[in-house]
Amino acid sequence: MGITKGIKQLIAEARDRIQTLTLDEAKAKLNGPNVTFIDIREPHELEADGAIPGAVHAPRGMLEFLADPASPYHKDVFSSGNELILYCASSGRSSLAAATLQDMGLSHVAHIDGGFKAWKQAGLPIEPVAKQK
Ligand SMILES: O=S(=O)([O-])[S-]
Repeated sequence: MGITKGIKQLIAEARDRIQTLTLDEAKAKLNGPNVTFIDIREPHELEADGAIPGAVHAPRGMLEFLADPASPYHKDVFSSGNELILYCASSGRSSLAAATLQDMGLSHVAHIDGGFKAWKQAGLPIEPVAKQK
């Protein structure tokens, strides 16, 4: 049996029910009160390209475990009540991740259209990320 629903459809369905911020909208929220940017990329992507300043790293593979307060991996930011602005490289994974967090009950979640690549291309602030040991 082959795949009956591909990533294109999964992402389109997610985007129908999540909040997508333009670069300008996201930029306006950077350093804002009660807002946290969440970088869901893999560690090697952050190390290679840097990250949005102040972003919390929460790799998508661990997302549900980091978000759930009942999990030993829980990160406080997910229960802080802050608006959470997710991003990945090109906004595919962040669409799916925002929909998942919404399914888990977090309503104050959005993601950045075009992701980190668009952010970087627009010359918006980036900080280097040290290699993890
Ligand atoms: O998931 S992705 O848009 O970063 S390739």
